[in-house]
Amino acid sequence: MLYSKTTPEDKRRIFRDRLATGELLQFPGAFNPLSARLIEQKGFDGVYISGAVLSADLGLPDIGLTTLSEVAGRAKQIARMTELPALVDADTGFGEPMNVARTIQELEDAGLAGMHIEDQINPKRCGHLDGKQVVDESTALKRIRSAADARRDDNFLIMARTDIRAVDGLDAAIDRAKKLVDAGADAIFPEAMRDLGEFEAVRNAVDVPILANMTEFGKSELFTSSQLADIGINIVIWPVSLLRIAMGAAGRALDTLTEHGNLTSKLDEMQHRADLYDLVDYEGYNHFDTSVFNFTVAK
Ligand SMILES: C[C@](O)(C(=O)O)[C@H](CC(=O)O)C(=O)O
Ligand SMILES: [Mg+2]
Repeated sequence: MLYSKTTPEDKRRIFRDRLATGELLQFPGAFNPLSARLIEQKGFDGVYISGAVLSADLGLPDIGLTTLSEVAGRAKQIARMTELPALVDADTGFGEPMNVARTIQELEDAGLAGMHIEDQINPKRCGHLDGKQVVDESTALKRIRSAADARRDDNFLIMARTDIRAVDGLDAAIDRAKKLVDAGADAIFPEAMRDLGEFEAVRNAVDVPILANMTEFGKSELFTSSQLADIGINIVIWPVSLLRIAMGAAGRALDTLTEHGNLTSKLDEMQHRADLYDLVDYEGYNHFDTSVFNFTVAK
């Protein structure tokens, strides 16, 4: 009912404990608060909150136009809908290292279990596009040091994402990953790895959890969870997939509506009213007032 019963502190502790097992944790991207609950209901380990989705949702390209307040606000709405830990994309940290410090505290206050900050310049772009540029080493490390210094809960996960692979190659990515860990990163997100061997090389170079980004239509092949688990990856995200699927289905439904004048042929593809009510725990609200849920919904 209402929101999550697990406190942010507990979510972070549980997330850390699960990461310590070394198993692969699966974090699909929630495109809104309701979908976070669906991810939980389907038995996943956590919820990813994507910057690409957040900006697309506002009708903006993913080039660093969203503000800290927008991201923290939406991430809070999503994180509080689930008992699962939520990991948010903090882009380049929303400014200078001092701003990064504030970003961390805002995201802690918003109930997130962790976040990642990348080493791209601003304006940034999707990590799977050509023409990226990264900041110099000193700036990249300062972002992470500020993040680690600013947190008040040691279990809040500071993940460093490096986009340098596409600019300077795999060796540079490994070198930067090691330095980011020395600067205080609890986990590494090596962006736009070409193949499993590259993920494995980063995995073997550092002693912290590694995230693999299985975004579609990008530079990485779409490996299965078991392939990623086999090489010791600890978190896998499908950041934009549910939004792509929902928008694809919505587009096709609008075509059907234009063609047939109704959506009867689409009923099987829709989330049923009963399943929606189940997901929002409509019946549970009888706890406050027994007349809230005193009807039945035909299945
Ligand atoms: C992971 C990512 O940062 C995101 O915002 O979800 C994006 C995903 C995408 O654009 O496909 C990324 O830069 O990889
Ligand atoms: Mg992003």
